[in-house]
Amino acid sequence: MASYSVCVSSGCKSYHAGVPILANLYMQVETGTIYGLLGASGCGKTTLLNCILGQKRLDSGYISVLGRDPVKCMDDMVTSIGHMPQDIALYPLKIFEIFEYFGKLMGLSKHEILARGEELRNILKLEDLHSYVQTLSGGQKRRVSLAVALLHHPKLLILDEPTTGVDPLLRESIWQYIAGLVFKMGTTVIVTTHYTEECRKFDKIGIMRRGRIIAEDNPRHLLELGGSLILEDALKSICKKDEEDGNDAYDFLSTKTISNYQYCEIEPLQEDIKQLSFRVRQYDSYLALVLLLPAMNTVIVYYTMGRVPFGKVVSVFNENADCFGGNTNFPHMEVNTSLSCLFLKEIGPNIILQPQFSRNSAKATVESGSAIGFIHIPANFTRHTINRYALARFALGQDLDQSTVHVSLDMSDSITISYVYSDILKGYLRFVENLASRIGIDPRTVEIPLKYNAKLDSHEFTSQDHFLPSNIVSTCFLFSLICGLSLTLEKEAGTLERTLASGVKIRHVRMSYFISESATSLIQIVLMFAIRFLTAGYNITGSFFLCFSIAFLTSLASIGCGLLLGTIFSKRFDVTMASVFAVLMIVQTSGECSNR
Ligand SMILES: Nc1ncnc2c1ncn2[C@@H]1O[C@H](COP(=O)(O)OP(=O)(O)OP(=O)(O)O)[C@@H](O)[C@H]1O
Repeated sequence: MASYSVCVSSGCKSYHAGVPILANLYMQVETGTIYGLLGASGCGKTTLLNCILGQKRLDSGYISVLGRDPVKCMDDMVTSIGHMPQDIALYPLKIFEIFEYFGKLMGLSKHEILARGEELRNILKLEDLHSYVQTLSGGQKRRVSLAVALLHHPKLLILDEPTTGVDPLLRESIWQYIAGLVFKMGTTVIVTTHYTEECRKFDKIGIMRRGRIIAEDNPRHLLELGGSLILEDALKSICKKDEEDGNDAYDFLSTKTISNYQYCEIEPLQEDIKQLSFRVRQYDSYLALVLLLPAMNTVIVYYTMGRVPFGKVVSVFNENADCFGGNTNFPHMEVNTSLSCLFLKEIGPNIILQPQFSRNSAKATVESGSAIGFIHIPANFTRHTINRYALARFALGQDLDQSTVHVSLDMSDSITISYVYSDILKGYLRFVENLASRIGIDPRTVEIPLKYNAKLDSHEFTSQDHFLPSNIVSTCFLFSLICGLSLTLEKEAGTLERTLASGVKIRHVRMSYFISESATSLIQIVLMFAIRFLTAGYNITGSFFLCFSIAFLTSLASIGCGLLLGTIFSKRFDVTMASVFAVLMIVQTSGECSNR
C-alpha cells in the first residue's frame, strides 16, 4: 500500500472573507515521487505550499505532512523538509556564509556544510562560494536558493518554481539530479512550475484551478484524458472541460481518508541564537561606517550648531567721533579718547565693527545681509554721557537722549542675535564701569543690581550646553530605530519567512536583532562619547556614568520601538513613515529644538 508524504483533505483558505483561495482542496503526494503542481498564475499554488509548510493555516480541512500536523509539529520536521520559496529570499552575504547559516540551523556540522556546499556548487554550476549573493544574476541566485533547500538531504523537498530563469541545459541537469535523489534516497518532491513540458517526467501532476485540484494523475493518463500528445494542450482541454462542467472537479483520488495522520506535542527546537548573530555582519563592508556615523554626526553638530558666533559684522554709524581712522574696509580701532570709541573698544572680539558714514548706509548693510545689525551713536555722546552719570538725578532730558546708543538688530536669526545682543550689552556695562571710576563715582552705582549665581555650574552657558545633551539622546534614538526597517526588509525579501521555515522562532529573530543592535549601539555610543568629549574637548560636569547610561538606555528603548514597528508593519514605506514620526517626536520633545 502506498504511503503518502503529504495529504490535504477538504482544504479551505481565504485571505479576505468571501474570496476563497483554496476551496475544498484534496491532494495526495506519494512518498518517493515527484509531484508537479500546475495551474494559472494566482490560482493558489504558493498558498497551498505555505499551508503544507505550516507557515499559513487552513481555515478548515486537514493537512498531514510526513504524518504530522505541519502547524503544530513543524519544529520537529524542519530538518526533514527543504523549501525553495518563489522569491529569492537570501541574505546579502557570501554564498558559503548562507550555506553555513542555513546548514547550521539544519543541524549540519561545519565539515558537512563545506563538503555539501562544494558538491552542490558542481551540480548546480554555482559561482565561486566566496561571491556575494547580491552580485549574482537572477538565475544564479535562484540556483543558490535551490542549493539551500537541498543542503541537508531533506526527505520532503518543496520547490516553488525552481527553474525559472535557468537555461534549458542546466534545467535538464537539475531535474536529472532531483530524479536521482528520488530514486536513490526516496525523497518526495513537490514542484510548482510554469514550464509545463518539464512535468512529463514527473510521477504525478496535480492541475489546480480556482482553489481546487481538478485533476491529479500521471502525465500519460492526463495526456489521454486531454486527448493530446502535447501536455500543455491536454491540460488546457482538461481546464476547459472543468469550466464547461460548471467547476465540478475530476476526482482521481481513490480515498480521501488520511490513514497515518497523527498529532504531536510541540517541542521547542533548541535553536542557537548565535546562529542569528550574523545580522551585524550584514553590514560587513560598511560596518566601520555604520559604527562611526553617530560620531561623525556629533562632530558635524559640534562644529555647526549653537556655537558662539564668530566674525559677525555690525555696522557703526558714529556721529560722535571717527574711531576707525577713516578706514572703512579694514576697521581697525584707532586710539581715541572720545567715549564712543572707548565704548566700541569694549564690544567683544567676536563682533567685527564696520564703520558707515550715514544712518541709511548702515541700515542698508543690514537689509542686504552683509551686517547682522547696526549701532548709531549720537553726535555729542561724550559730553552727554558724562553729564548723565556725573550729574545723575540733575541730568537734563537732552543728556539722557543724546547719551543713548541706538542698536538695531536683524532678529530673524534669534540664536546668533542673542550672542550679539549680549556682547554689546556687556561691552556697554564694562565701558560705563570704567567711566564711573574715571569720573570718581563708585562703579557699583552704574552696575545693574542683579547678580546671577549659577546654581549648577559656574561656567557660562552657551546654547550648545543647552541642546547637546538632547542631541545625544535623539542621535541614539535615531540610529537604533533603524533595526525596525531591517526587520521589514527581511520580511519583504522573504528571508524572514525562510528563516522561520528553518525552525527559528520569531522571538529568537527579535532577540538576535536586539542583541546585535545593542552591541552595535554600545560601540556607536562609545565612539560618539570619545569623539565628543575627548576630541571636541567637551566636558561632562555631572556623572559620566549617568550620562552614558541614559544614552545607552535610549538606544535600547529605540531598538524595542524599532522591532515593534518592524513587527506591526510589513512594508518599508509604512515603517519608514512611522520611524520618521517617532524621531520627530523625540527631537521635538527632547528639548533639542525647544525649551525643556
Ligand atoms: N498574504 C496575502 N494576502 C492577501 N492575498 C494574498 C496573499 N498571498 C496571496 N494572495 C492572493 O491569493 C491568490 C493566490 O496567490 P498565490 O501566490 O497562492 O498564487 P500562485 O498560484 O502561487 O501564483 P503564481 O503562479 O503567480 O506564483 C492571489 O490572488 C494573491 O493575490
